[in-house]
Amino acid sequence: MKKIRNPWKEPKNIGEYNCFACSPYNSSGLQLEFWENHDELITKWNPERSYEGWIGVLHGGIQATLLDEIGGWLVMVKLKTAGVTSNMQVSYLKPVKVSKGEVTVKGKLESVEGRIAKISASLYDGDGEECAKAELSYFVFPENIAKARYQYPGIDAFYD
Ligand SMILES: CCCCCCCCCCCC(=O)SCCNC(=O)CCNC(=O)[C@H](O)C(C)(C)COP(=O)(O)OP(=O)(O)OC[C@H]1O[C@@H](n2cnc3c(N)ncnc32)[C@H](O)[C@@H]1OP(=O)(O)O
Repeated sequence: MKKIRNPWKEPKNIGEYNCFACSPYNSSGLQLEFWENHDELITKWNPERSYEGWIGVLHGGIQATLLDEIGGWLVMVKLKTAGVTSNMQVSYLKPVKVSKGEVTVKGKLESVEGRIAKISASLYDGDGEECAKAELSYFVFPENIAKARYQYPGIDAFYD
């Protein structure tokens, strides 16, 4: 697995880069990191009890955030531009027990039709059981728009 570099993780961005899911500077956020394994993008995250909905169960909104974010980074790394989520459908298959520890989320590009990228993503609990899955549509911007409006730094910035 290859680690993906976070191009916005620079001291000058403290206080500016606040993505709830991926900014290392957002103390209220998930502070996700990403890895690439062939055609998949992967993140791992250790839930704490403060992210519960029902007692002992990871809140579904947090699960959706994890599934959405893998899509955002997949667009940036695999399609080499930026996009925004235009649609997502989440299937919650089994409760994610916080006590089982680190969850793993994997995303994969399924197709690109015009400006819409279709992405599938799955969330696995600490035992490796698939507990949620999502079908995501991302509206993908041309690279020049991504750079001008979304601070997309170009693909080289994601690799050491
Ligand atoms: C920094 C840390 C990061 C850290 C990394 C962060 C990863 C983030 C992952 C999180 C993912 C999210 O939560 S994303 C947030 C949730 N999703 C959203 O907010 C999306 C909200 N929905 C929308 O904005 C809209 O519905 C869209 C864009 C999806 C579709 O709108 P639409 O009406 O069908 O599309 P349309 O107007 O044709 O195009 C939209 C805009 O793109 C432009 N556009 C389209 N094609 C082109 C083109 N070829 N060349 C130039 N421009 C174009 C249009 O001019 C327009 O600009 P203009 O007229 O607008 O100027």
